[in-house]
Order: sequence, then structure tokens, then C-alpha cells
Amino acid sequence: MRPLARVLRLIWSAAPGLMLRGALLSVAVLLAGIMLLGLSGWFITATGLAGLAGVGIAFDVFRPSAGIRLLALGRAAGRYGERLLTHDATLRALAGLRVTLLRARMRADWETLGRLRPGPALTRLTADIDALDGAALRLALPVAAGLGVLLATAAGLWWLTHWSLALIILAQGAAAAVVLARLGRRSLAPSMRAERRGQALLRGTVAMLRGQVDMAVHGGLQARLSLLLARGRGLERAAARLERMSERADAGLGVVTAVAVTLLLLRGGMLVEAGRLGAAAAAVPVFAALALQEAVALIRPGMSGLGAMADAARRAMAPPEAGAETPPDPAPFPAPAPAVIPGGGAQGAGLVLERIALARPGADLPVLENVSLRVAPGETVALTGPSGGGKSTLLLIAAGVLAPQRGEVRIDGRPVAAWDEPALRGRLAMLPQRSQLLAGTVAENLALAGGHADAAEMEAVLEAVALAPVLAPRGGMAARLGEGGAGLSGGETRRLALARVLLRRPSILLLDEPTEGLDPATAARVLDGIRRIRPAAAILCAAHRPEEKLWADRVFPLSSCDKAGSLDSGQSANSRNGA
Ligand SMILES: Nc1ncnc2c1ncn2[C@@H]1O[C@H](COP(=O)(O)OP(=O)(O)OP(=O)(O)O)[C@@H](O)[C@H]1O
Repeated sequence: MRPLARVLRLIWSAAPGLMLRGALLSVAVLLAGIMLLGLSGWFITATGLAGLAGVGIAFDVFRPSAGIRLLALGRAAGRYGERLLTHDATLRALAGLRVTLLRARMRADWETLGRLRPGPALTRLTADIDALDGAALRLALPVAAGLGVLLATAAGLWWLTHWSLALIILAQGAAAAVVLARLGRRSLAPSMRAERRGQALLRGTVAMLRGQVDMAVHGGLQARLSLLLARGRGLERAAARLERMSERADAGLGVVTAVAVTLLLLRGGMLVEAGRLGAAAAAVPVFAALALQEAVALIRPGMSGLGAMADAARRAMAPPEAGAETPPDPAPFPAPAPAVIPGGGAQGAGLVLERIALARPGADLPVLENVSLRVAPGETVALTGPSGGGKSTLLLIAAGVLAPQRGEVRIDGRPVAAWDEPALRGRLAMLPQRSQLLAGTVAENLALAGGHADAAEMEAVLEAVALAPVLAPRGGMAARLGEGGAGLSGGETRRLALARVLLRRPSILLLDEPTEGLDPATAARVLDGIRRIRPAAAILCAAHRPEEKLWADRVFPLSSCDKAGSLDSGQSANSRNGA
């Protein structure tokens, strides 16, 4: 329940003034309802008694009926105002909460973010926010208003009628609270289950719609449909169970009201008989007890959804995946000996990787062990090796998004950890193996690189990656792309992502198989373009293709048997290729 309390505090603090006014209006509206029924009851009883006594002609019907109209109209207007204020406050708070939740997610490290499945994550986030908007509107506000109304009604009856009648009303409130609390406690697990099943069904349906072509081809569509139907039935069962609990609680609340009304009638009758209360006044608490049901009914839905709200709040307030930022156990590696840095020393410009070691949890062999490498400004080094040999991992370490267990990365002579994030990202850019384009124009996709690029520079990078002639007939920079860059071929998508990286004007450029999906001639043109447009950049490139190895000044083979070496080790591409 603690996360739920935190969410409620967050919602309250987003607009406390609005929320307070909304809560006060809510109390006023409920009180108006109780006064309306109380006054009506008094009016009916008093006119009946006046008729019986034969003094009906002298009875003032105008003032009570004017009061009834005023209360009825005031109640409707108050309800409208209360909805405006509380919904406004809650929606503002939830808008802030969405940003807070997204920020918390984005703080996760590179690999955790890489594992994030956008569809399910978005579905969950949306469903959680929906559940949380009920926390204020369906739970906190009705409970606070109900309590306020109960106390105000008891105080009013004490003053207008008799203290014993006020005590019966308080007892009615306490008994209703017990029924509601029991409902809240017992429905905690079923409501959580129903919510989770609902979300699972939603996620499963989205996944099925996305993958329906593959599933149809592999004959798995029917099995998937059956699974979703089973999930739907599970959700129905959970919802029906919850419904039965709510119905039982409603019945309990009905009994509480009936008992309270009976006691009020009995006690009121005794007071009338003793001449301590007028008969019409004795009718007022009876009608007030009936009207209190409205306040109680408003709390009931919040109580039956408590589990779903608590579950959503727990996820929403949880820190980003724990442990993701903690480097794995450093045990497999011996303490590093000081590295030999030929020429230039540790203060030299460019990229230095010194005795880097990293093991993945659960893997038998380390991915990287004692890897040392330097890339000088203007130099291109191709990282080669078998698939799974650790090339992408080394690039991530060089980019400062993955921490090695041993060793150090230096950018222009300074350890990567000593750079502040914006300065580091201004100097270093990386083209990962998979990059994402957005729906929008080519210019909008390029603009993601940062604010400094003008149209001429954008044109120049498109030219460098041999994309300008492809895009020209479609409107060039104004060409529109669909979701995820749809409308471009795989190779064109890769080149646009590369253009975006080049626009950052990095002095350290990390490329993970930049020409994947390109024919040899285009690959060669793109690689030449990269060097032409960023002649001074230190380029480290994970390479499988001969064009990329040929392009490099030096090849640095990464293999599981021999990764150690001095910083400038590696083969010269020119000598190896006889060029
Ligand atoms: N996020 C991860 N969590 C756990 N293990 C991982 C993760 N990413 C990669 N690995 C493992 O680390 C090893 C090195 O992977 P890496 O992607 O660096 O290889 P690579 O040389 O770039 O391969 P390829 O040439 O196929 O792209 C592989 O065994 C891989 O399965």
C-alpha cells in the first residue's frame, strides 16, 4: 500500500488547491443530497401531521419547497463543479506522472533499454496510469468526502434533533466502513489478478496482430487464438468473482442501512412519545440515513479495485530494473598489469581501450579479456572476429554505455567516467547494430542528431552516405517516412541512421557493421563518404565485410583465444591486402 500512498501524495502535490476545492465541493454536494432528503422527509411528515390536525391551511409550504428546489439545483451545479476541479487536478497530476515514469525507465542502462519490448511496455504503462487515475477519483476523494459528510451529518443531527440519533448515524458510518474495508481486503488479490489478466490479454492481442503473418505462415495462428481465448475466459472468471464480492458488499451495506433506519425509527418514536422531539424532526435522521447510502456507494467501486491500483502503483513507483547498472562479478580476472602505450602516452587524443575485460553472467568464457587498443584521430580500425566474439560489446564499452569489469576507456586522454554526459556525447557518436528511425520527414529524422545542423550540412551527409540521389525524387529532406522508417529499404534505412550519426560531428566514431545490407559498390561509396566528411575522426568499426576491412587502416582481430596485446597491435589492412 505504500506505493499507492506515494502516488496519491504525488497527485495531491500536483495541484493541491484544485484538489482541496474539489474535495470540499464533493462534501458540499453529498451534504446537499442528505439535506435534500432530510428536508423532504421533514416536509412530508410535517404536512401530513398538519393535515391530520386540521391546520393544513396555516402550514407554510413555500419556504420548505423553495429550500428543496434550491438544494436540488445546488447539488447538480456542485456536482458539475466538483467533477471539473477534481478531474482537472487528477489529469494534470497524471500528465506529470507519465513523464516521471518515462524518465525513471530511461535511466536504465543501455542493455536493459535494449531488452525493453516497446509494445508490452507501453501497454503496461498506459494500463497502470489508467488504474492510477482511479486512485484519486474513485478512492481517496470519495473516502475523504464520505468521512467529512458523516461527521457533518452527525453534528447537524446532534444540533437539530437528539444526540442519540446522531450516535446511531455514526454507528451506521462505522459499520459501513467495516463492510467496505472487508471488501477492500478480500478483493485485493482478485482485483490484482483481474487487472493482470486484462493486461496480459491486451499484450497478447497486440503481439498476435503484429506477428499474424509469421504465425499464419508457420501455422501457429490457431494455437495463439486459443491461448488468447483461454486468457479471455480467465479474465471473465476473475471479473465475475470480483463482481460477486461487490454484490455481497452491497447487500451488507443494505443491511447496515436497514438496521440504522429501524433503530432511528424506534429511538425517534421514543423521543417523540416522551415529548422531547417533534414528529417531523424525528423523520429527518431516518431520511439522512437513507441519503448517506449515496456517499457509501461512491466508495464501493474504489474498494473493489484497490488491488489493481496498488499493483499499478507498485510498478509505477519501482526503481528501474535493479542490478542492471551493477557490473557483473569481477572475480574471473586477475589484476591488470600497467599497459604499454607506445607513442603519445595516456594523454594522447583519440580513443584508448586499456586491458578491457568483461564476462557475461552465466557464460563459461569471458567475452573480452585483456583487450587493449588505441585509435588515433584520423585513423580507422576494423574490429574483426567471429560472430559473438565481442565486437559490439567492445563498441558499447568504448561508448561508455557498458562498464567493463576491468580496464579503462579514455577519450582524448580522459577516462570515460570523468566526462560529463553531454560533453561525452558531443565528442563521441555510435551507430549501433540496430537503430531506429521515426515516422516523419527525412529532415526530422536527421534533426534527432542535435540542434546544430543546418540544411546544407544535412544535404552533405546524405550525399556522403550515397542517399541524396535516392531521396531526391521523393522530395529529398521533405520525403515522408512511415512508422519505424517504413518506405525505405533495409540498406537505405541503415544509411539514413548513419547520416544521423555523422551529423553529430564526432571526433570518435564507433560503427557497428555500417554497410550491412549494402551491395559492394554502394558499401565502398558509403565508406569513402564517411572518411571524406569526417576526416579527423578516430573510427572504430565492427566489421565482417571485406569492404570494411579493406577500408580500415588497421585490422584488430577479436578472438576468444588471443585478445591481449599492446595498444597499437593489429594487422595493417594495407600490408595484409597487399595494397
Ligand atoms: N545483453 C546481453 N546479455 C547477455 N549476453 C549478451 C548480451 N549481448 C551480447 N551478449 C553475448 O555476448 C557475446 C558477444 O556478443 P557481441 O554482440 O558483442 O558479439 P559480436 O562480435 O558483435 O557478434 P556479431 O558479429 O554476431 O554481431 C555473445 O556471446 C552474446 O551472446
